Amino acid sequence: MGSSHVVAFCPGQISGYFLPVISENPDESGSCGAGLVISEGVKVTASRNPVSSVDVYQTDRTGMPNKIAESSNIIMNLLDALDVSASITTCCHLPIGCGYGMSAAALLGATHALNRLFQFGMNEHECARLAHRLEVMERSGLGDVSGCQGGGFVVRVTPGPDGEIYRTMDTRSIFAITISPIKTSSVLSSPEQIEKFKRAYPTTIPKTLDEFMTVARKFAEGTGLITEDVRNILLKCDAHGIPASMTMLGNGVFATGRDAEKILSGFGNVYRLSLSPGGPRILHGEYLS
Ligand SMILES: Nc1ncnc2c1ncn2[C@@H]1O[C@H](COP(=O)(O)OP(=O)(O)OP(=O)(O)O)[C@@H](O)[C@H]1O
Ligand SMILES: CC(C)(CO)[C@@H](O)C(=O)[O-]
Repeated sequence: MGSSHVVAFCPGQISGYFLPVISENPDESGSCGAGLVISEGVKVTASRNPVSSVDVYQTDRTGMPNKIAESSNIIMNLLDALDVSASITTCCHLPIGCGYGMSAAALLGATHALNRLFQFGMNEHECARLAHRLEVMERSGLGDVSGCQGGGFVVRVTPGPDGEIYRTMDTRSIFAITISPIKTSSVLSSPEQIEKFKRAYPTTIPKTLDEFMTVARKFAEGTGLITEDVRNILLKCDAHGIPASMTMLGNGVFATGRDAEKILSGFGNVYRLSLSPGGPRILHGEYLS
C-alpha cells in the first residue's frame, strides 16, 4: 500500500524569550525558553515524484496563495536525510523570518507528510527529533520544533524535543504585527548578542499567559534588539495597559487583551491569532494499493 499525496499542517510558534544551548551534537542543541504555539502555521503537500522540488506559497489578506520561492534548503535537506524524492509545496499566511517559526512549522509539517507518504512508520517523537536536528544544523531556529510539536503556551525548561516541556491552554486571542524580518542566523552567530540573551534570561518560570507576557517583555528589554518602530508600538500598548512584547526573532510585536487589535492596527496589518490546541496533524492522505 502506498500513498500518492499527503497534506499535513504544523502550527508556528512566537518565541517570547529564549536562551541558545549549543553543543557539537545537534540532538543536544536547541534553546530553553517559552513561546506561544499559534493557530497559524504551514500547510505542506507532499507528492511522490522522481525529481525533488519545493515551492513556497504565502496567502495574501484575501486568502489567495502567491508563490514566493522555488526552493527551500531546509526541506531539501529533509528529503536528503530521508533519502527520498518528492514534490513539496508549503503554504503559510504569516511572513517568513519574522519570529513566527515558519521554518520549523514547514520542516515538521513536511516530516510528517513524508513520513505518511513513504510509510516510514516514525512516531511523533521521531518526526520531531529529525526536524529539530535539521532546524538546528541549519540555524534556521533552535527551539521552534520543540515548541510546535504540541500546542498551547509552552515553556521549554531544557532544550530539544525530548526536553522538559510544559504546556498550558488559554483561549484568549493574541494579536501580532510585523514591521520587518530579522535574520535569525546572523543574530545567533553573534557572541555579544548571546551574552545579552544570557543576562536577560529570566530566573522565574511563568505559569500563566499573563505571567509569560510580563517575563517576555522584561527579556525583550534586556536583549537590546528593540528597534525604534517596535519601541513606538510597545509604548502605545503600555499607555493603554496592553500586555505586549517583541516577537523573537522578528521586528514586530505580539500583544494580548481586549484593545490590543485596535491599538496595533494603528501601525499596520494585524494578525489575529489564538493558541493552537495541538501540534502537527495530517489533513489528507490518499492511499493507493
Ligand atoms: N514556509 C516555509 N516553507 C519552506 N521553507 C521555509 C519556510 N519558512 C522558512 N523556510 C526556510 O527556512 C529558512 C530560514 O527561515 P527563517 O528562520 O528566516 O524563518 P522563520 O522560521 O519564519 O523565522 P523565525 O526563526 O524568525 O521564526 C528560509 O530561508 C527558508 O529557506
Ligand atoms: C531562536 C529563536 C528565537 C528564533 O528562531 C527560536 O528558535 C527559539 O526560541 O529558540
